[in-house]
Amino acid sequence: MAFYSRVSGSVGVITLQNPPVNALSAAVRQGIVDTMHRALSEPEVKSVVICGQNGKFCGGADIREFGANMRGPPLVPMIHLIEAAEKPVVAAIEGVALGGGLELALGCHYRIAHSKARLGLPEVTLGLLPGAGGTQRLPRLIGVPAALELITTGRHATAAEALQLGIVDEVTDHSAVDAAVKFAQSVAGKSLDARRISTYPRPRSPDLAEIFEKAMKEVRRSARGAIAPVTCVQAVHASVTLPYAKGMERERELFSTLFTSGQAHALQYYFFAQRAVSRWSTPSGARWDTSKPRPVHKAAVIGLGTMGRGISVSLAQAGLSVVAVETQEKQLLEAKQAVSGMLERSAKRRGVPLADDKIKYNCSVQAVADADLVIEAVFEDMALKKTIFQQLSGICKPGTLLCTNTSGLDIDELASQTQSPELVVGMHFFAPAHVMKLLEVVYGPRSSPEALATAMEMGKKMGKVSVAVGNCRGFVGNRMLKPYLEQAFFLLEEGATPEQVDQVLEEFGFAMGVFKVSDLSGLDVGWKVRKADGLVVPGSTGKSARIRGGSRYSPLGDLLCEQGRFGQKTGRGWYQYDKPGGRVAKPDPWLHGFLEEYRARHGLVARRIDHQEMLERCLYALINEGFQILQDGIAAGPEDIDVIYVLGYGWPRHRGGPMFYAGLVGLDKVLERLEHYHQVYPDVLGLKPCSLIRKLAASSSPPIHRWREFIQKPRSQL
Ligand SMILES: CC(C)(COP(=O)(O)OP(=O)(O)OC[C@H]1O[C@@H](n2cnc3c(N)ncnc32)[C@H](O)[C@@H]1OP(=O)(O)O)[C@@H](O)C(=O)NCCC(=O)NCCSC(=O)CC(=O)CCCCCCCCCCCCC(=O)O
Ligand SMILES: NC(=O)C1=CN([C@@H]2O[C@H](COP(=O)(O)OP(=O)(O)OC[C@H]3O[C@@H](n4cnc5c(N)ncnc54)[C@H](O)[C@@H]3O)[C@@H](O)[C@H]2O)C=CC1
Repeated sequence: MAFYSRVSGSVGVITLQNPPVNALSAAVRQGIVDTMHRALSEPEVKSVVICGQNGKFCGGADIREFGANMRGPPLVPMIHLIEAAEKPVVAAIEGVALGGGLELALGCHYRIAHSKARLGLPEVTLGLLPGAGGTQRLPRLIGVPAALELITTGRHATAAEALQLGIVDEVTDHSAVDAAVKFAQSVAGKSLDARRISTYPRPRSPDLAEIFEKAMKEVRRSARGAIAPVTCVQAVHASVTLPYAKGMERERELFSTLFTSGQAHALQYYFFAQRAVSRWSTPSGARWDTSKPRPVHKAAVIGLGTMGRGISVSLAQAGLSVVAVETQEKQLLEAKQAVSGMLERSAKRRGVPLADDKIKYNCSVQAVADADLVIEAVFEDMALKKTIFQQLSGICKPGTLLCTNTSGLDIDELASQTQSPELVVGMHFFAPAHVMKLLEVVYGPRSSPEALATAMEMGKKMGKVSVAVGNCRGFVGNRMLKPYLEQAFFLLEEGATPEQVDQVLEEFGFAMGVFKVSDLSGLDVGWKVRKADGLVVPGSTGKSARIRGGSRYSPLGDLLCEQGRFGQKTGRGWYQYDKPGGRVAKPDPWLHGFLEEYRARHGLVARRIDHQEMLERCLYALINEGFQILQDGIAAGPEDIDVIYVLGYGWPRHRGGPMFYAGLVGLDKVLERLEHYHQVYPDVLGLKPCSLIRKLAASSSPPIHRWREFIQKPRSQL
């Protein structure tokens, strides 16, 4: 709703009230219309201020209403009512003015912002465009290039930037509402002719055609198949080619196509999913709202390689004192230099103070004795990690949380090396750890709810999206990767090339295909794991070379590693690079010849595999594992899996995540294709449909928010 009051006798103040972000629900829109009419009809009122309750102007349209029947007064006429008013209307922007919130402010005649406010049109991130005049008013106000940039990226501008761009008229360090009231009094009775943005002339400039061409090229390159950014450019284009009223019609038309699109549904689902994962729960009933995190002031990191360095940076930037440990002097010095550089670059980029003095480096593990939380990030070697956990258990003060950054080893086995297994959890960061937003927080069967809550809270402090997951080989993300990668290898055996498989996945929207990613992270990483698992049998021939434990196995990755082809780091992998460490993947004729020779050796006849089969086999094997993970209680819900895949594995956000995508395709269709492929490849376990997808499909494929009802709760000791 909206609350009306009168200040200083002559200023009508309209306060939006819809916690937590004063989104423009039907009730709020109705409230604004009613109170505007009241302010306009009261003769004592000479000017009007619009503000939001609790220091937040407005977070935009109420996204939760999008799925339902839209009731209440529409946004566009409501904003026109404000703009057409004969009394000056001033927006007092505190907190946020986003989406429809900024469009509402653009309908006002003046805008005053608090210095900490953020303004933007983030609709594109929800698969939409600013459909309440934003695409027509903003370019008229600040010009086409700046408007295009804000609208197609959806980024939030600071108040200072908004002032510089001309979006706001004044910025204050004090109460924006008080400043707006004062301002409203000062402009009462003045002409508003020059203040109605819709009446401004169409933006003109000799290089507009070039600007639009460049913008379109850029969004097509970076959008990876997302339609909203392209449509945003088209809508802004209308602001320069059409008069305002016609431009609004075009905006409406383009908005309608986006509004009902699968991509908009996917992005809006993802918006709520990313927020829902913080409300974690475990199969045994531990929950976010009943588990209290421990205070953490001092943290320690053991092992300062690729991951340990990034983790140290994240902890220091979160304001913690950090002890960083490498046992060899030389490695310690190298790491120190690298971390200092990372901190410096990051401080510059983010405009925050340098956190270099937060980190103390040490060659002795004894230095972690008084840390509240320790994160181990040494090599992925169970024996080494076990020794370190035994040491830590003896060294650390009672109550210290012991965490591991393992990519998939058994948390419980590590916990069993300590005197307090309840204080052991996994904190699985993603590379580069100071940049990537995802953190998988892994609870073992003995981890305490308090330990889990502490790790989740630490993730939040570091600006990560933390997802709580159960303990199993590879946890959620890497476990699902296995059948996906396996299918990609099998496709090569059957006749595809890495370029073909990658192209299909990149057209789907992944930033990089599976083989390019494998070259980037290093083929040796998986090789080491497979060796430790006894899967690598050098020199094996005949049928046994491609079977392990009765299931189909592809030794292709092992064979490449035997040739020293570890990917980018060695300049050769699934692709070739101009030098070791090179970044640009080029098709490698050697690899093609190697594949032909491999197929001939194993009696495999190459066939032409179509786009659909490549995509379905890779994605559906991954999705099938996701259902198994849900069924096993490793992830609490499909949202957790989807957030992990979008933030950690480059799954295109506009496709919602693998589980959402399965629902969009249709669970019966996914099941039917899995059954088909499993019939063709009965020796591939990953293609055998999991019983949960069968159960859901048999229950008329309920919507994703109801899937949890179909999962039997496994017992856990947590
Ligand atoms: C605002 C934030 C920056 C705050 O961040 P933070 O403090 O970190 O809190 P959060 O945890 O993010 O959020 C707290 C809580 O609030 C919920 N929430 C946030 N924003 C919204 C919102 N806008 N609506 C609903 N709920 C919201 C959030 O989910 C949290 O709750 P929880 O999930 O329970 O934990 C941050 O929240 C943020 O960035 N918010 C989103 C801002 C945004 O994207 N705004 C744009 C919204 S879209 C918009 O404004 C659309 C338009 O401009 C178009 C308007 C035109 C409308 C016309 C519709 C007509 C329909 C035509 C049909 C056509 C079809 C046909 O023709 O056939
Ligand atoms: N590299 C990646 O992309 C990811 C790795 N991980 C996991 O993180 C862990 C570390 O991986 P990376 O950083 O890639 O390895 P890395 O090889 O880059 O670094 C490991 C570091 O540990 C140090 N080290 C070894 N023994 C030590 C000891 N006893 N005390 C102190 N330091 C010791 C080494 O000198 C080395 O600097 C592994 O468990 C890995 O599985 C997790 C996510 C992603």
